[in-house]
Amino acid sequence: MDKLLIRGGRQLHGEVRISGAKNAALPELCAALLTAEAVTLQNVPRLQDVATMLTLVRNMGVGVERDDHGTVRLDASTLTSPEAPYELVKTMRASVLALGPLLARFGEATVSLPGGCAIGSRPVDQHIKGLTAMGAEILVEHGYMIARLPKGWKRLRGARIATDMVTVTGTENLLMAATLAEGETILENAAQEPEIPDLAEMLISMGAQIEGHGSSRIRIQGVDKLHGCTHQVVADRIEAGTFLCAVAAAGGDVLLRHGRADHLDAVIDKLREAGAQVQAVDGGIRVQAQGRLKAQSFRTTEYPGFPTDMQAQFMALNVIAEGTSTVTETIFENRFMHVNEMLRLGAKIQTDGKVAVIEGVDKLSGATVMATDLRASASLVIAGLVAEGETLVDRIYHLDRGYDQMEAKLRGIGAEIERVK
Ligand SMILES: CC(=O)N[C@H]1[C@@H](OP(=O)(O)OP(=O)(O)OC[C@H]2O[C@@H](n3ccc(=O)[nH]c3=O)[C@H](O)[C@@H]2O)O[C@H](CO)[C@@H](O)[C@@H]1O
Ligand SMILES: C=C(OP(=O)(O)O)C(=O)O
Repeated sequence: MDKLLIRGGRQLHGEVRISGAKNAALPELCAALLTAEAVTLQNVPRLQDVATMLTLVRNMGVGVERDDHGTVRLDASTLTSPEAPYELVKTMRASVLALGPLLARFGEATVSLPGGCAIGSRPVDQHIKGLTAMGAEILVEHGYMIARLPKGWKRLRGARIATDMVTVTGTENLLMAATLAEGETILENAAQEPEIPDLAEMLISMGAQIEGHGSSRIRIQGVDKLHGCTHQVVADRIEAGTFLCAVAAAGGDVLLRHGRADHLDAVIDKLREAGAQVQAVDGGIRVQAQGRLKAQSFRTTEYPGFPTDMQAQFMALNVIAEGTSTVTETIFENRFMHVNEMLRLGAKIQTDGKVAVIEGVDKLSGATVMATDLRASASLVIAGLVAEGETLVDRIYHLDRGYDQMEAKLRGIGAEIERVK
């Protein structure tokens, strides 16, 4: 199993190219299922999750062509089997995003329930509730959601849907399903994460009629048919945020090319308060930091609040910052698994339910640590960059799910980091 070996203590200088967003690319690959015409996605990141999604759609009979420059061409005219089996869904929860498009276009879909995962139980009841409101009959049996239209129906029917909580993939599934439904759908309490307007723009370029994306109320007029398109995946704000924290923690001066500062307001505000200089510049984000920063308290919330997907990485910064900080995780019930690993590096952290109290220490000492989920892995890499001596991060298959060549990018800006077996 691959591991990352890091020798800490090097500042970071230079330029990093931010890849396309995992959390935009995955729903957008599923959006290609909505049409029989070819869809071309550009700026698709090289990630294990993308590979899994391509395997999933290939298994359904979709034609997939991928080049080495981030372009993926999908042809779902040949789709024969609208199914997402457990073996693939269990490794990637985003497979549930196939449900809405399949049901909307074919009137049937069988998708494995994703089940719990390391960061929380993550049910999909709101996806089911929304599609049911659009007329779908969904049976949950033997671990599968078996969805179909009522007898005699040709399409889903538009509905007004208010989800019980803000859900990102729930909004995306319902948005995609609504594009081909009969009549109008209104999604209330919709998620506003930048990946949603990016998906909506793609759907609009396929002929969908959508308004209000990027706000909490999305209005969709269903159309009979969608056509092919070419769409560029938006830059990954979480990858950019991770590099911002890495530079803030290790010190240095780095340009994040293609990074979108306007998608990272909550994180950038905290970094500035901590003492880092962060500027939106032409073509990206520039971050500069020197010396020990000041710890910052924050709580995770839905966009535009502080993202849960940045909680662990910012905590790595707080661990070696000056002062005591409080981090409150409000989205997922089990997203502090990096804490025990950070303790092995010398951090001082106490957790009580959804709150972690971090007393900044002036140094960390390298150790072997184990990655437990995607962003926990990234936080351990950041901690390793500042720890004295060697840190070995085990189980980095989690990292490979969602970061495009992280170690090569870090090496490019001066980190001593290598992948070992
Ligand atoms: C592929 C993708 O885009 N993943 C992101 C997406 O995950 P994902 O879309 O799975 O996360 P949600 O926004 O749906 O989850 C928010 C909260 O709602 C709960 N919930 C959600 C749906 C549902 O039917 N029932 C329910 O109870 C979840 O358990 C969680 O507590 O948004 C999360 C929150 O920003 C991010 O951490 C993930 O990186
Ligand atoms: C939790 C995450 O992803 P996923 O929803 O794909 O598990 C993440 O990107 O941090």
